[in-house]
Amino acid sequence: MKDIKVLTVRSEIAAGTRGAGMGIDALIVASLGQHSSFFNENTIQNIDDVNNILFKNNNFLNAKHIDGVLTMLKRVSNNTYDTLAGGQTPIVLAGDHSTAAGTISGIKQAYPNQRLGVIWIDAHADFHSPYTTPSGNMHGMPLSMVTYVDNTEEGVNSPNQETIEYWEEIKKVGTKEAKVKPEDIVFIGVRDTEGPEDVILDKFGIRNISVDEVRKNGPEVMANDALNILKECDMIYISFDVDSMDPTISKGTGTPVANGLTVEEALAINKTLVADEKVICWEMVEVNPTLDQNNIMANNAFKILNETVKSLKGKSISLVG
Ligand SMILES: NC(=[NH2+])NCCC[C@H](N)C(=O)O
Ligand SMILES: [Mn+2]
Repeated sequence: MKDIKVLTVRSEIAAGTRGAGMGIDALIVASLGQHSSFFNENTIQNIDDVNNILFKNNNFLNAKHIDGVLTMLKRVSNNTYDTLAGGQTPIVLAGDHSTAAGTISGIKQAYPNQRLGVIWIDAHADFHSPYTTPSGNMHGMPLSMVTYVDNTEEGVNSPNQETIEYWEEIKKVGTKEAKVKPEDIVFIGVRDTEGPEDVILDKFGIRNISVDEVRKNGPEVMANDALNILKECDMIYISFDVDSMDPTISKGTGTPVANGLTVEEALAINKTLVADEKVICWEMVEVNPTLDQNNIMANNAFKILNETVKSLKGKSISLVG
């Protein structure tokens, strides 16, 4: 049975829309409404944010607030490392998705010689660099940070020297090498990419399990397919961006995209994935209650969190109906 530690990261500096930092508190509110003691019975470790940087001018056009992002990545990496070194499985609840690169860095710091597979459940590929980003929002960049794929061939921006120096620092958080091979990433639900990202997906043959496939073949079958693709990996990290779900259910996320997963599909995928013993960390990101009504996103996301953690701990009961 796995022992977990919940890491809370109220950081939102890498998102283009404000409010994701409040996602964790929205989850806590949802848990109380559902009469759950999740946030009382598990160990919670909060990682301080640097959201006050948002009051200052951003000096980095192609990588907004990259100085603050570097600080956050180091903090998340160190805490992930400490959790794993202490024999616990990190459950990371974060605001914007950029800090997932810190989680991955901490995993590799703890297990530098083990091959890491990543299952990225998201509407977006988050595979931009400062050279290719259309927005400068760094929550669109975590997978480039950890794979070292800058994709300069497809570059459309000319980041300044200071940005490049910070970007190179970011890549060295946790370990001095690339943390993941692009081939060891599997996407689920990705449906909003830009041209430079499409080139990466093609070049490395990265599998993207579509929402249609999930609907047709069933979430459990597709989750097992994802695990099977990564069978050569020694350990698996799962990143669940709530914008993988359909915006007709809730608008409570910063970059919603039509034709997403249902809550039931997302729940079944996550539950099935974490039942695999190789899963050493699970993360959920991008809940934004300021864009929502009646906290619907957090209510759904908390259900997924609660059931996923039960499954991960090995105590899952199968629900009928
Ligand atoms: N984690 C996210 N919500 N990422 C959204 C990224 C959107 C877009 N590809 C960009 O780079 O701006
Ligand atoms: Mn994302």
